[in-house]
Amino acid sequence: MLEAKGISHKFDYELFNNINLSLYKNETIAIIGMSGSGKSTLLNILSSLLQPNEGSVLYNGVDIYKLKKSKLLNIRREDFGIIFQAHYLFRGFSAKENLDIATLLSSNEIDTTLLKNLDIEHVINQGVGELSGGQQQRLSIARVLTKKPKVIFADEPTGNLDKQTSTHVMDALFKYVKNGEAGLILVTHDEELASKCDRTFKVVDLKLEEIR
Ligand SMILES: Nc1ncnc2c1ncn2[C@@H]1O[C@H](COP(=O)(O)OP(=O)(O)OP(=O)(O)O)[C@@H](O)[C@H]1O
Repeated sequence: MLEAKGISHKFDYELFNNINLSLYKNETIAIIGMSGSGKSTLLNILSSLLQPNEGSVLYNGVDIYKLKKSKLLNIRREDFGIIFQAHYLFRGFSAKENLDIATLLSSNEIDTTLLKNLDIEHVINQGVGELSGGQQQRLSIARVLTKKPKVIFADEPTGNLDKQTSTHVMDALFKYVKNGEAGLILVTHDEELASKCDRTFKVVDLKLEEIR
């Protein structure tokens, strides 16, 4: 469903040279690598947020960076679910109101089972500012999944969660991918978590090596 072909990119120095990657339906891929090796940048490139210097990113066979801006925005809004380390929740609104925004944009309902799986159903009427960091993180994941995306891009989604909560959150994400028609690309430092994905790639020496 998503294919990166011949991606090269540099900022002040070269980051990637001719990287290729394919993500299939119902597949989970982990990307690991040293700090600063370019994992988040690669995720930005794959998720339509950063056009690479060279190469193409195909979504269902279409080069997303050759699309008109409005079409690209439609794909990003309807088909892509992007989970950042920093979650962009609307403070001053309740948790439920943050989810309502996703239901309005996608005409999907709030999935109460998902809220239970993420253990946030009991705080749903509280203001975002009253939630703990981990609850906010889980709320942002619930908001992304409420949209029912086809491809999920997650950058350290469990970075600030304890081990047990992190396992619950990842189980909810994996379940979503395996039960639906979705794929997941996960950037993580956690090798144990990476080993739960179908395949693992490592950014090393400007390349992406499939290591498992
Ligand atoms: N917009 C930008 N402009 C210039 N340099 C950037 C930009 N974004 C990232 N970089 C640089 O690219 C390199 C890779 O950054 P990136 O965040 O992709 O690494 P990472 O592997 O995700 O790191 P970490 O594991 O520490 O989060 C870093 O040296 C960073 O400073």
